[in-house]
Amino acid sequence: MNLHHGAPALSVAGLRKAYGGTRAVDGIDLVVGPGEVVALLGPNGAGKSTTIDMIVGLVRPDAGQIAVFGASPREAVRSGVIGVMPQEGALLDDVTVGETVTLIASLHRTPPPVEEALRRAGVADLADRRAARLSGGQRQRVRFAMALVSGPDLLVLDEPTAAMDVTARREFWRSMHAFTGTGRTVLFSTHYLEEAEAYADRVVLMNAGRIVADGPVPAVMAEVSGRTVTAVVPGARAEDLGTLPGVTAVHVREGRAELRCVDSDLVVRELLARHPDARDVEVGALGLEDAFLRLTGTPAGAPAGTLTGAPIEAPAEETEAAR
Ligand SMILES: Nc1ncnc2c1ncn2[C@@H]1O[C@H](COP(=O)(O)OP(=O)(O)OP(=O)(O)O)[C@@H](O)[C@H]1O
Repeated sequence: MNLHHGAPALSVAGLRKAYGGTRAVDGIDLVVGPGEVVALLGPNGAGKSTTIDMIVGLVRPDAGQIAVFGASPREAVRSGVIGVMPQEGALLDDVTVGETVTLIASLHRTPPPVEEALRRAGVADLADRRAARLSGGQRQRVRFAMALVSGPDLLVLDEPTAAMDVTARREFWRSMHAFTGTGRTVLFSTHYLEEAEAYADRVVLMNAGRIVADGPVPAVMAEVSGRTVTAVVPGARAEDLGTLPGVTAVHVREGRAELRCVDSDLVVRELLARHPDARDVEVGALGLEDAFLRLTGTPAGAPAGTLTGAPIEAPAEETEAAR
């Protein structure tokens, strides 16, 4: 296949797929440039797998276009330009790792040496081992070798580290890092925010079939996670604190005010300027998990509400500043 030089590694426009009344993917636009490492995040049922299955040609979209280096998904898979990690069932118990990867390599016209794929996936020393004797993490890395053996320019991985323990996950990402270091493009889905933060250049966050955030990891994380400034502010009302510049929400718990914001330095300066008797000021980061749940709208504790104007000394209660 002739790659369309200058074409994006992946271009998706107006992509939709419904199952009965469920809009699994509800109008997605996404362009991934060559060399980008993109994490697809989202809660269960967000539409990540359906999106990936359409990109790799396993599921037919109801509407929309997909191009992989300018070609259709099927062409791209057939020619080996796109590398896909097969499902768990792809490993046969009695077949060795080396034989499995060699078999996949034989499907491609000009595959790179099998040994190279085994080495890149970190399973070269397991080449003679039968699949039945592999650990969960090793099995996953063999499947990674199967995705690598065509020498793909775009790797698409649906939850590659699901069911791996921490050590296996670290080893997997070490192998992946070596691959992305060669300038290849990767799109992977994950439930682990930490993986997205550590290994992706860019995060695409999906919810209910749509993209709700898309950008470089630090930008999305800053927007999503934000910071909190907590303090005891005698006499102040939540609605007063909600007017401090950059404060997006005010919670009052046990006499302490918790102010959500992006720029905590600014908020601390303004808080002390307006309320010189504020004390026990603490700055912290929102947990990534908490932030993720907030952005996707999945229940994460405090419901969005309105200001009650309760004084700080009032009994513990939560309020949310109007945005
Ligand atoms: N083959 C199918 N038949 C019917 N409904 C489906 C099918 N595949 C997916 N769905 C539904 O489409 C929605 C999106 O599912 P999808 O698997 O794409 O989400 P996901 O983000 O990958 O979730 P998870 O993180 O749990 O894997 C869900 O409501 C799911 O139940």
